Amino acid sequence: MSATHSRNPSSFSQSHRSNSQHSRSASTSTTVSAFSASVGSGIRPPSVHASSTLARPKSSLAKQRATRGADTRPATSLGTRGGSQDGPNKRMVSVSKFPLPFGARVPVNGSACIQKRLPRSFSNNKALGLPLRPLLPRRDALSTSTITADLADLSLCPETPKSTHPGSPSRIPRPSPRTPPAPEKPSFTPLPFPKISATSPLKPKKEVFLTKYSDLEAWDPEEQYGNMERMYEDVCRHYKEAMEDNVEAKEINNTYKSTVANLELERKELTESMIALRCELETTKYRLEAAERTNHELKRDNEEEVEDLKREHRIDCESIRQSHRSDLDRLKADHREEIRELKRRLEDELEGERSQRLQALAQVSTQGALEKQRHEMDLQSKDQEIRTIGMEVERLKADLEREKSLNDELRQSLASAGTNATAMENSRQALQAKIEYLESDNKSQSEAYAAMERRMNEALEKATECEEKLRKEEMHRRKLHNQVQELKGNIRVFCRVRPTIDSDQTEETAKITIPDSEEETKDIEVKGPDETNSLGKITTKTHQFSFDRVFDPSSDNAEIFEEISQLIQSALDGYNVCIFAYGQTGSGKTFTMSSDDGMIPRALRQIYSTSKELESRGWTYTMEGSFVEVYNEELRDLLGKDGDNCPKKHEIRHDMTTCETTITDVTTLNLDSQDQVEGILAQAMARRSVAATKANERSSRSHSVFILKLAGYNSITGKKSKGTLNLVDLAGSERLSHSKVEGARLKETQNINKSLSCLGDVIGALGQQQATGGVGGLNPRESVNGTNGSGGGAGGHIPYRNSKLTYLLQFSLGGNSKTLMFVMVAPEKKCLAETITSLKFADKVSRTRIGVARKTSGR
Ligand SMILES: Nc1ncnc2c1ncn2[C@@H]1O[C@H](COP(=O)(O)OP(=O)(O)OP(=O)(O)O)[C@@H](O)[C@H]1O
Repeated sequence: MSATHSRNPSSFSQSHRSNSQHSRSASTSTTVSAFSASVGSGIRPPSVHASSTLARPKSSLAKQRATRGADTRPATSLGTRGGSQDGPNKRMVSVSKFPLPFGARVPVNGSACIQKRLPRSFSNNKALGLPLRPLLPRRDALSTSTITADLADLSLCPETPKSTHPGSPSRIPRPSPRTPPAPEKPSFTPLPFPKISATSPLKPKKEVFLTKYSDLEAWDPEEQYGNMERMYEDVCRHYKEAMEDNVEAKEINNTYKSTVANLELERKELTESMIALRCELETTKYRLEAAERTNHELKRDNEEEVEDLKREHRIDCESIRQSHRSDLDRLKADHREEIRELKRRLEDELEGERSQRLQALAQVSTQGALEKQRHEMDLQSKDQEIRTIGMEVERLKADLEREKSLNDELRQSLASAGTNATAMENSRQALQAKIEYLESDNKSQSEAYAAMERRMNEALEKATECEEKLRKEEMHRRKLHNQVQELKGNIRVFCRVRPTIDSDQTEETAKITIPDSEEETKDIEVKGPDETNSLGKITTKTHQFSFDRVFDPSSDNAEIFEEISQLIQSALDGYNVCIFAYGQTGSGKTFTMSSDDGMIPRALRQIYSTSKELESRGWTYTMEGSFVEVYNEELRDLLGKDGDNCPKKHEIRHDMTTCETTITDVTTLNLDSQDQVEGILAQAMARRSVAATKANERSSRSHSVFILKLAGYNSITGKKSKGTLNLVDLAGSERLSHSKVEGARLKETQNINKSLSCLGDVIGALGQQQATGGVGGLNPRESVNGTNGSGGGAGGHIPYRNSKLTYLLQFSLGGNSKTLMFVMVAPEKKCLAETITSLKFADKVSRTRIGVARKTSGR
């Protein structure tokens, strides 16, 4: 067992566990005691399998035992019950009481059981490892069944007690150690059954009844006897066989005994080993409990540790999650910021790229237009040349005619000259005679020479006097010119109505009337849009305006320039002159100011020619030109180098002493040749910020200012002059509701409108100053002093600083300068509202009187 235990600990522990669950000790003792009870103490209990095989058979006999109770149990191997009065001996007695000749404990109707038990004993032997041998042949079983059937038919002893014979034929009584040896095999010889004489004839069977009146048949004694005889024979045969069985059973019994002795020894060993195992079991249980306790403690410790670790892990997780979340948020914010930055940068780049492209496009188209215009002009000049040549030819023809007549006259003169020559010869001869006479009189000759010299000096003095007089006349002319300009007003307003440019003539035009006049036209009448009054009547308001000059659509730039050429002269004379074109977008400002035959090139040409003329009077001029634009309240250099990727920041600086304005880092060109003009204009136009708006395909989105500084020096008189000519092409004024622009265009439009409104404010403030008798006339230097150039001071506040444009033109607007404003009018009906607004603005300017212009310092 111990070996088994050590070999198979798992089975042991399993058995141990199962035992512990089901009161192991009780079960074990039950098994052992049951076994002891059945086979006797000291016998090794069979294995599980064997015990199942040896389990109490559920035979009929077992059933009988069960019904009879414990007192009917047969004697055990230990013979504890062997001596009972109910033991097998008693049952033998009971059997022996049977009238049959054998004394076996075979019940009458249990013979079949006897026979059936034997194979079961045989099976038991097999289970116990005993030699197997069939105890009964097959035929015995057949005969037994016959006997049983026969016995069942016995009616002699129908009341034979079946249950009073408890002994099992198969249950061979086990001899107790103290039991005396079995008696010798009894010898049995059955007595012959008394036979009825064979000679007695069998009477024919007659029906005999018990009584005379009974229906019951009476027994036939002969038949009964025959039956008894057969039965007797059978019993004898069976007895013999039983005796043989008995001998065999004894042998088996002996074998059992030795087996039982062995089993007893084994049981003892097992008991000892069981005790040892119990001890071991107890120790193991104790250890197991200790181990369980330790395990429990360890488990608790582990659980606590796990809890701690979990808590720490949770905290760690939470902190990591927190940090990750904050990292994520930060990264998201960074990412968003980067995206915003990238977006902004891309938009800037896009905007820059677009403006560059637009500029390039504008440049190309401008160059194309310029080329075209140049060619047209060339063509015109060629035509002009042809015309001139024709005229020249005509003139030459006339000259020829004249020369011919002159020739005739000369011939006649020659004839007369011949006559004269003769006369002259005569007179020469006379003079010769006179010389001879004079030579004779030297003194009188010297006197004649001195008289001649005197006359010559007198003539030279007279010539100097005349030059001086002429210079005085020039000065006087300038003064008179200036006076004329002053009389015309220091702010003058010209109105120009452009022709309709709609080639299809489908565009409806507004009702603009310019009265025909022999004199210069000064009035304009505009019919406003139809208005419905409160009574539902449609009325049309007529707006009348008067300006210094109104040019109808047929007027060309040359005609207009004639009017302003005197102002250009004023710039040469040392005045600050500002000419600007105002009007809604598409009304013709650029056409008037900056086109090839516009005011700027014409002004430059005039300045060149006049300066040339003045050279003879001792004047030399230096001309410096710069071209800037004010775009979105920032200055841009239009003559800067094309490669400037990063446009420079330009600042406006005013010299309050000399009333000079300079722009930092701006390109200034020395204009010493008339040929430069076109190039300068083309470059400026190409760089100018333009865009297509609803009102104009190439709308100027900035104010362009051409600044020409003229410095003159008279080498004869030593006089100096410094004048500035500002030619301003303002960006188009437009209402946001009309232009329908958005984004960058919207910002441009807002800035344009703001700066135009500032210009109006400055002019208004200058007029106000004059009207209130302020410092009128007024040098902006005076009006800005004391307020750090922000306007105001003693002369009142002039808001020059409110926009870059007015700040730039500070010394060219106001009393110290001569200002001319062109108000441009588009004739289309759709522009009517804006036209009226522009005209009202111009009217306001026109009514403004701004003192007397003064030359800038340096003259
Ligand atoms: N007197 C004119 N005769 C013929 N065409 C003209 C005249 N005035 C303007 N135009 C034409 O009208 C169009 C718009 O003129 P322009 O560009 O000069 O307008 P603008 O007032 O400068 O516009 P913006 O303020 O938008 O720049 C041009 O095609 C120009 O050639």
